[in-house]
Amino acid sequence: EENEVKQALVQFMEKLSPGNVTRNGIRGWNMSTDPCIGNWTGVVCDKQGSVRKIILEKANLTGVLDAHSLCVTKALIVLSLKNNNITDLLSEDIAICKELTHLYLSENRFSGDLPESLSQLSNLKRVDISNNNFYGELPDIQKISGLISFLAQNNQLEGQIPDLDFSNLKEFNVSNNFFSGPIPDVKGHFTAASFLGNPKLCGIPLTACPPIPAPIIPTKKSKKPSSQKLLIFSGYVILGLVVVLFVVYKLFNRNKPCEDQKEKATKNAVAHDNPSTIPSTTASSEYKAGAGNQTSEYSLTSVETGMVPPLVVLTSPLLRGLTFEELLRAPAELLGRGKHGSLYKVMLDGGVNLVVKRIRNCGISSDNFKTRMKKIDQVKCHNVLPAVAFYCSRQEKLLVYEYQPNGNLFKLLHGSPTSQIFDWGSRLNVADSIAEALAFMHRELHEDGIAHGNLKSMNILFNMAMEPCISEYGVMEVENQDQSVLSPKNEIQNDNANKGHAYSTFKGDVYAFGVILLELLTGKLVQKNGFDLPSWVNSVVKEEWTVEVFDRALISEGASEERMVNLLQVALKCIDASPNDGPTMSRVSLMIKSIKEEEESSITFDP
Ligand SMILES: Nc1ncnc2c1ncn2[C@@H]1O[C@H](COP(=O)(O)OP(=O)(O)OP(=O)(O)O)[C@@H](O)[C@H]1O
Repeated sequence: EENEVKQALVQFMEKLSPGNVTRNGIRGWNMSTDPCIGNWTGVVCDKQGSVRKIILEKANLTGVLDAHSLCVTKALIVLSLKNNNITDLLSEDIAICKELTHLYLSENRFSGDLPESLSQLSNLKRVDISNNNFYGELPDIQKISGLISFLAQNNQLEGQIPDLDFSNLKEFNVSNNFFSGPIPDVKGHFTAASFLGNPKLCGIPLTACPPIPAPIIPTKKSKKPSSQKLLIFSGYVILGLVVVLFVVYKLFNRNKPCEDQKEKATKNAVAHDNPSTIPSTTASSEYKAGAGNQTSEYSLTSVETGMVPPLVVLTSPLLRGLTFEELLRAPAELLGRGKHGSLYKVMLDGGVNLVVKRIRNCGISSDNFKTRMKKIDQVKCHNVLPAVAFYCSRQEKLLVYEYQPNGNLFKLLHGSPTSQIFDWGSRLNVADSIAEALAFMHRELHEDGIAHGNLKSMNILFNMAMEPCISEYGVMEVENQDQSVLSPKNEIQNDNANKGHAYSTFKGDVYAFGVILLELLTGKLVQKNGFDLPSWVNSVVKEEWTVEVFDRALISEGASEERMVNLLQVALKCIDASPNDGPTMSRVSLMIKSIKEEEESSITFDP
């Protein structure tokens, strides 16, 4: 290969595996050997000595994909970087790799929008971007006529599914994303499995779409508008236009600092704002070159985020000096993908384990998020897990917690039958600690209107000492919480209730706590195959078969029926359908304390 290609490839690898090339067992990839003669790991050349394939799967690559350098190899047809830890956006430069037929990027940590330029790769046959964090809408992939496989499951993509030539496609999967609207005609080639896990998607092979409301047709009676009415109407239109122009003018002026950037600046500012681009990636160096000024990355971030450093480290001394770059480059493992984003376990050097919650909700303003996180941080409570750091930009919000090794309440209750015994005394202690902590947080954050917003047994974690801790306090439903502060009558739908009931933010937490009490008492799942725990408990109690609701393990342990019934009464008050009459968390906490006291004195006095 030519020297220019060799140099570009060496640079590509340096970005992909910064400082780690040899440690990853990758041979070659240096200027002293040729990619096609020197046996570079993962490089396949043709007889003419041009690089045709680069296959670096499971190679522990943690850097970024420098498409600009990669695509200097004009003849590249296959790029496979499956199963690594590559972060960052996929740059528009990927379109320079014109010959590319196979693009495999699955099982990495790519994020951000897919580049629009992907649709210019007209030779593409197979694309696999599954199991990443790509979001935004798909580019115009219907332009790629020879596409036979498109796999994008387990991302956070949205918008409508493009009308591809499904009869040509051999593989297609977009499950577990946020796509919406009707599915185009797949001509019977694909089953529901290709589309599941997109709550707003409808049509064959999923369930039918709701009927489109009929257009409102004016009745025959309607008369022609009089010229007077027309005059009034046009007056309103002109007034409306003036208001719109004024608002646009104001917005334009307010955004002026961003407008100063040239050409791709807006686009790159977004890229910069994204955490994965804060290290010196192609995008950032390009930006500097393109802008033709001396703006440092830090100052650009400051423009974007209002003088707040990229990673705001809040509490833990373990994290002193941790940079955003280190956090992104550390090896990570996906722990879960919830409704609100993905959660990763990140292993830092020195054995510190963190979890990073990548929240997918661009609707929350950055300022609001920052203020909220700082306010929550000021309230210290032993049984509430504090965030140790956060990152916040227009595009992305990350929250960092210390990793808790002892699982969560959900697992303890519903894990395998052989899992630890969870006796009545321990359940009562968990109920007491959580109620007390929640009551405290509600009191402290009442004026700010910050409730938990997403309380569930999976968010009750056990720390090293097996004490229960509430995780993710105040992170979710932020917009709704704010609305409820502005208008106390505004009620939100509680995540746990999932029944169309509306609850104010704090009442929502009380309800959710009631459901946790029911889980502790019954050992049953909140919802499974149409089973709804609160309704079931209510109906059994109404029939006066109360004892039937309790977990068999508690009955056979000989737990006091009287105190279980008392705790059940508390739970029923919490899940009462009339939210205005429901108790506050402080009241709930007091009730549980008195049950606990009775329990303790019975242990002391019972023979
Ligand atoms: N700090 C932590 N340490 C260890 N495990 C954690 C920590 N935080 C969360 N987990 C666990 O990771 C898993 C995934 O958590 P995550 O919050 O993404 O799920 P979720 O609550 O269902 O998501 P969502 O709230 O977005 O619907 C859960 O089992 C949770 O208990």
